[in-house]
Amino acid sequence: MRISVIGTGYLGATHAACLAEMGHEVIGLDVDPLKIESLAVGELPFYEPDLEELIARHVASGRLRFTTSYEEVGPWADVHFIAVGTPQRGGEGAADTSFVEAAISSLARTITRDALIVGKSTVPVGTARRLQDILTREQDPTLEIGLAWNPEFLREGFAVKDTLAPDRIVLGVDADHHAETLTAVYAATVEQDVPVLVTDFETAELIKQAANAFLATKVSFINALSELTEAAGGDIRVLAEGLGLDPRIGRSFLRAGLGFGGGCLPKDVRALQARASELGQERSMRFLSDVEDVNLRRRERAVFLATSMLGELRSKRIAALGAAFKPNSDDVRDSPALDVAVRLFNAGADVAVYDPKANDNAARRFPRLHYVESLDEAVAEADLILVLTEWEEFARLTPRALGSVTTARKIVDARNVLSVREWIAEGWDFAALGRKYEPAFDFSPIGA
Ligand SMILES: NC(=O)C1=CN([C@@H]2O[C@H](COP(=O)(O)OP(=O)(O)OC[C@H]3O[C@@H](n4cnc5c(N)ncnc54)[C@H](O)[C@@H]3O)[C@@H](O)[C@H]2O)C=CC1
Ligand SMILES: O=C(O)[C@H]1O[C@H](OP(=O)(O)OP(=O)(O)OC[C@H]2O[C@@H](n3ccc(=O)[nH]c3=O)[C@H](O)[C@@H]2O)[C@H](O)[C@@H](O)[C@@H]1O
Repeated sequence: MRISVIGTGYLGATHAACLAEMGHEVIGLDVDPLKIESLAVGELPFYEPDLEELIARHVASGRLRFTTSYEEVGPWADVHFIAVGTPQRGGEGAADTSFVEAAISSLARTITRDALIVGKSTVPVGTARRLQDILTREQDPTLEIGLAWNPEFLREGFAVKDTLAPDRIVLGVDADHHAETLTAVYAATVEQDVPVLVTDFETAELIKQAANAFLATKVSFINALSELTEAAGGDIRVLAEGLGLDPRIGRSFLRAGLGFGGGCLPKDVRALQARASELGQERSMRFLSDVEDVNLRRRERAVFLATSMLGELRSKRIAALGAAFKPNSDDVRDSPALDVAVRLFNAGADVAVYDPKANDNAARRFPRLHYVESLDEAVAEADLILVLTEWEEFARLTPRALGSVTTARKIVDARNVLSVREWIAEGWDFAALGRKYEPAFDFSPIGA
């Protein structure tokens, strides 16, 4: 099939490359000419494991192309996927769907043959039906242009794997033949016995936002318990294991630490609350505001521990290990790690940030922090080390190895990847989120 993918960011670039891998002819379209320029020569403008190779391979084979021209894809494709952004609208929690609306209008203007438009972006419930009205108003009335909603559940860091072997495929449709077209698009995956759920627009839209809200709730649940283990003693990691071994609860998404961030969970949790209010159901999603509060308190706790350990932040050097919102990604959107680094900087500390992949993105967002090219450089002059993103490189740190490159003997493990016992045995002042802090030295806590 001939397929266009509108929007070639984290989601769209992955989707376009994976559709080519599934055997389709694909054109990726974006309004950002720089992004298209680099994708067109097989280069990925961001970091995602395995994706650059896949794009380069299919660009070379001619099965995958990139353009900025709707006039090129409108008359060409049988199916058009929409993967543009739906960020938070200003200071409100609601989602900004204007990019999706613009994409629909551009397609309506340029499609010259019967086709199916498929939304993949995450949108508030009710959006697809509204877009259908726009489409009907703006398209050539002699054509049959259908709309379907097919939300995406991939995780950054595993985007290619998740797209080629998803847990499930959700198809929100208003006509059976649109589900059949999409089943044909995904034939290569469907053959692997992936469950396919065919439903209406509203259910499809809600499944996506509910999934992200549930995942965020799971993270905040374990992080709320962290506050108890910090006060009473106990090890949050073992507690999570004890909970997760119950198959009704499950072990995944119970890693306590600095909380959730990224381009999706935080904005989707807010957008779901905003949409519930618009529907007159504000109370139904009210608990999500506690989920957000717990999440932000983890960052405050990390700053509190750093302050407690150093006594005074001014003129102290802090090594911030990690800037990405999670490992194996260069994404710093709503990153808890970067937020903690900025808070410490604003409180007067000299912060040296090192992230294996996200330094450039972080520097574009917060140019005033000091970015360094290696772990050794970050820790060399440090008074305190903070593990803020659980990259493998940081999870493998040992007090002996680190002790040979720094004189610092204070460390905060904000992601619960290091062994307390090992560090304390080597004489380090060690604190972790979710475990009671027993200071090695006298200190006067500052703040809450
Ligand atoms: N990043 C992820 O892992 C996932 C994202 N999603 C959802 O997918 C959507 C996109 O997210 P990301 O890829 O992360 O965003 P992104 O910001 O990386 O990419 C969005 C792209 O859309 C382009 N764009 C904006 N308006 C356009 C238009 N009118 N025509 C063509 N291109 C246009 C932008 O230039 C940008 O390159 C969001 O709704 C997000 O919630 C869903 C699942 C996973
Ligand atoms: O809608 C989206 O964009 C995507 O959002 C998340 O994927 P992603 O944001 O890539 O990353 P996750 O692995 O879900 O992690 C989200 C955040 O939660 C944090 N987290 C995750 C798991 C955990 O146990 N503890 C924890 O703090 C991570 O550090 C990260 O900051 C969902 O997992 C995807 O299914 C969804 O498609």
